[in-house]
Amino acid sequence: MESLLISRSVGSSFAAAAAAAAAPRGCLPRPSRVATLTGAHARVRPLRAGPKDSILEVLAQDDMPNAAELVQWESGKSVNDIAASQGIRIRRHCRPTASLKEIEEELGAPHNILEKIIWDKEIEVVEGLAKKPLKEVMEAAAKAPPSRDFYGALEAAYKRNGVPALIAEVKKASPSRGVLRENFNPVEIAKAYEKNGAACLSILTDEKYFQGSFENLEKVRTSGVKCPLLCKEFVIDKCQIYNARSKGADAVLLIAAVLPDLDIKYFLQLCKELGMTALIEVHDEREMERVLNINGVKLIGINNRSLETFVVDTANTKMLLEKHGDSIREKGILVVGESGLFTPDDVAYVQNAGVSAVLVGESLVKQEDPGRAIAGLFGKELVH
Ligand SMILES: O=P(O)(O)OC[C@@H](O)[C@@H](O)c1c[nH]c2ccccc12
Repeated sequence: MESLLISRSVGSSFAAAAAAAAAPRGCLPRPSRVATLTGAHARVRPLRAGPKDSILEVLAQDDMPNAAELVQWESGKSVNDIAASQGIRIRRHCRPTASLKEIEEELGAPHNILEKIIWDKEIEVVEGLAKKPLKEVMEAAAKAPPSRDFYGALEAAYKRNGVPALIAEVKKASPSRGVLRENFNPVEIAKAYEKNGAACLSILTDEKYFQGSFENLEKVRTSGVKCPLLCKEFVIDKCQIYNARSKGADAVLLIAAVLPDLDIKYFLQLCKELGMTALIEVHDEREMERVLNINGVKLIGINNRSLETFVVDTANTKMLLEKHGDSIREKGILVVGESGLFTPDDVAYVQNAGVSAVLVGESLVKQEDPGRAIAGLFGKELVH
């Protein structure tokens, strides 16, 4: 088993899925086991799936992955082959200790900004684990105060206000728009959002591209703000979810353009164990179809912005909901309209398309008073 786990790639959580499945149901992966995995991740450069030994046995104890997926993972295909077969265009380099030059010699330059972000994230995750081993991160997560109900807060706010519940984003900068706010005080902004009726807050934690931080997340959580918090991160590894929980996050973002189905399933399971909500982000039809085929999904975000090209088009939400609205309603999934919302008309447009919540950053954070900007965005005051 150990050798199989060692052969798994950095960034994929599959090895951890095996560890989770090996643990009794309803438990977290055993820390000792996961710590071993982490060590293995840091040392080995694995590109291929492992031998066909006990993995089927181990995963058979859990009902997460389906048989077809297991066969795929057992086939010896690379992580990138598996991802590509699901329509995922973002590749992993799986070489967290290699230089960018070496990586580019093998894979060429990143195809787009999202791929670049993920390549950096692979390195960042492993460097982070070298500083703070997973066992410690898990222990910190276990000690965090209980999580708040992110999903429930959205549902209640939608019912109360009759307009989509607001997830207001604490966002200093982005690769597409540059610095949005020079004098950036995350706690002040968070408090202003809460005071003006935001149901939940989203805190960017990526440092390199969004000038966010886990410190910001922690600061907001300990500032007295009561809204549930989304950790807005490029999650590729379980340790980021534990870390988010340890800093007080109540929800995490999972990006379907980046994560193969099995990772989404495993991370969803982990969120459940930690009492967190997973917001699963899709941008196109293929991603929506994949996500709708995953059991246990409660919250889907439709990003109007392509993270590959930066093109923003709110008609994307409408198009995807026209095609998939029936099955979304049948499954009782709540949909969040994300990005590029500036006016009451924009909000009404995505509401008519079928969203019950919106995720808004730029149009609020750019204004002098981000709290008061909320009434401007909705055309009315929101109440708590
Ligand atoms: O600032 P905007 O256009 O209102 O967008 C907010 C939010 O949707 C955006 O920040 C976002 C959506 N999905 C993401 C994934 C990663 C980073 C950022 C995002």
